[in-house]
Amino acid sequence: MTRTVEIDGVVKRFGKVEAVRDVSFALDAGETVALVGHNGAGKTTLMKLMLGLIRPSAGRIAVLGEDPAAGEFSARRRVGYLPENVSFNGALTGRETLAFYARLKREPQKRAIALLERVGLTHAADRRVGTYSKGMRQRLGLAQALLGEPQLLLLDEPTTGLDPALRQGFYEIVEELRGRGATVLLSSHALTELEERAGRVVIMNQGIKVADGTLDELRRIARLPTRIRLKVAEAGLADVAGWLGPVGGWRRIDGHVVEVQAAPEQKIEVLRRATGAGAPVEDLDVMPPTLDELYAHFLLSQETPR
Ligand SMILES: Nc1ncnc2c1ncn2[C@@H]1O[C@H](COP(=O)(O)OP(=O)(O)OP(=O)(O)O)[C@@H](O)[C@H]1O
Repeated sequence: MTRTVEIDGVVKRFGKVEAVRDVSFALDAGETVALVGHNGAGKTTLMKLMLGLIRPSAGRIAVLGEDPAAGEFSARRRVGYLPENVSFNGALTGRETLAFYARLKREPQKRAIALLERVGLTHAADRRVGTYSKGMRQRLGLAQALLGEPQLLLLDEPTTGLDPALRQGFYEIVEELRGRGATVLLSSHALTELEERAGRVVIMNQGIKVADGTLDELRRIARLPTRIRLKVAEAGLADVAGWLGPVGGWRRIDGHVVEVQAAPEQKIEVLRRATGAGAPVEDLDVMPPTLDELYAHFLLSQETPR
């Protein structure tokens, strides 16, 4: 596995504000990692540190083997960045804007035009960016970040302002890049949409890294219950406790549906009982803890007195 980013004991202070507090993690090639946290958690600060736009107050950062804050950060050309609030010169056309960024990255103009097509902006290439909708500006921002076949893509809340179809298209582009070995770090508040897209999640709170792992790993650590919804036949409704047995909490959620909160060690037993011969269950749904629930859990557990 090739290390793309190494963050080791990094602290970043802005005056009295400690935006990042002793954070360590590494990112590997071919990983899509979601960086999540409330407003002010330190996500943008971490990205700016990786870009070398600001220097850490303490600790060490290496991006593609180099110190991003060093004078000659040559790996910078292999890093793509989509800032949270993309702003372009409204007087330039989409084509001119991308041509400008292509020159900065010493990329051929041809490639810039191909990227406009990739993000679905060919039809608006010769319109002034000032006339673009928010979603179009966001797509232009993504095209700019994709210039130069980046090995590391830092995307700060990239899908804000995109409609569902554009979001889908956006994640397809990200997946394609990841498939070619790029590392993609994306910060977002849209946890539900990240659930299926990010292989790994880093949760930040007030500058501290509170959790880091795949969804499965976070579920194992958090030990939150799985919700199992059973559609119960009429005959089974009178005595749910009788056939379900001692499996923790359950409740009727509407006429025929019973929801069981199964602790990890009870999950299989609940499913056995629900599907065993004679069980009055007509259908079932298993709902593991969502990223939203895990996020709330880790924030809460960090906020308990230390
Ligand atoms: N240049 C700066 N000067 C002073 N304080 C700053 C500066 N940049 C960030 N901060 C502070 O550092 C903390 C972390 O900010 P950061 O922008 O990294 O959060 P974030 O997780 O990206 O938040 P959001 O989800 O709102 O974008 C905040 O308290 C913020 O006010």
